[in-house]
Amino acid sequence: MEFTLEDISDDEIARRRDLYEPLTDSVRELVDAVIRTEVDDDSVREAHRLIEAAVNTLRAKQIDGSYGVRFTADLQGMPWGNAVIGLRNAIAPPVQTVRHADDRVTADFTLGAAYEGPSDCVHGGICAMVLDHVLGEAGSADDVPCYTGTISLRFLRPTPLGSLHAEAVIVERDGRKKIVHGSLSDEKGQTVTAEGVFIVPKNWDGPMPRKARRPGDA
Ligand SMILES: CC(C)(COP(=O)(O)OP(=O)(O)OC[C@H]1O[C@@H](n2cnc3c(N)ncnc32)[C@H](O)[C@@H]1OP(=O)(O)O)[C@@H](O)C(=O)NCCC(=O)NCCSC(=O)Cc1ccccc1
Repeated sequence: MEFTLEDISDDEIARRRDLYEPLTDSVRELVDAVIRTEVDDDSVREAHRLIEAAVNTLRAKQIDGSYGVRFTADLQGMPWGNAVIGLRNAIAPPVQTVRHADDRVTADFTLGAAYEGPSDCVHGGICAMVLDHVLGEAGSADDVPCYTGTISLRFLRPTPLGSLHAEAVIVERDGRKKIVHGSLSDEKGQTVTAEGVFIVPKNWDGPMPRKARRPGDA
């Protein structure tokens, strides 16, 4: 499990969060707008020109490869490129997980037009992606990291686009294996249930990064 040390202060994390979070939110808006726009052809071409200019501005200086899983010297994690929770990843819905005192992990989030599979419903692969992440965080809630080994999903009924809730908890431990159960729900109840086998890396022998604090966090 690879982590990258980036030794920066809480103030610098907050500065970067304030800079990048609104940018990423605007790109999410852009993705939604591209799907749903009905403006005339010239307006589409003008928007395309502006977007290409923005891409060129950002590409003037960039890292090689992906963002990586970065953490500070006091083990605050900054997985900002992550596909599900990444603060700098517009593909991420984003899902913000909450870890409870009983080690249950929950998340309330919204999936819009960009996540559609069947008409007005969430793509099954997106349900799987979100559940894999929420189960993975629940599997790691005992501060011992783990990878997904196997995850099984039961799609009970279509998941409508809109406000959703996910939750998961470890139900059993067996050596390096943790069995984690979870579900995805809309306002009427569960739409997908999940069961996963999460495996602690065999070479793991120390602490793992935790989430970077947000203003207002306890
Ligand atoms: C590490 C491991 C999963 C297992 O390798 P090793 O350590 O060499 O395993 P070893 O052979 O030593 O067996 C030990 C025990 O485990 C059992 N067992 C083994 N395999 C499986 C299995 N597949 N499924 C079920 N069980 C399996 C095996 O029978 C044995 O049991 P036993 O003791 O006899 O009763 C490796 O295959 C791998 O890296 N896979 C890719 C993982 C990956 O990329 N995942 C996606 C990224 S993570 C993510 O996205 C989610 C996330 C989000 C947030 C936070 C956290 C997570």
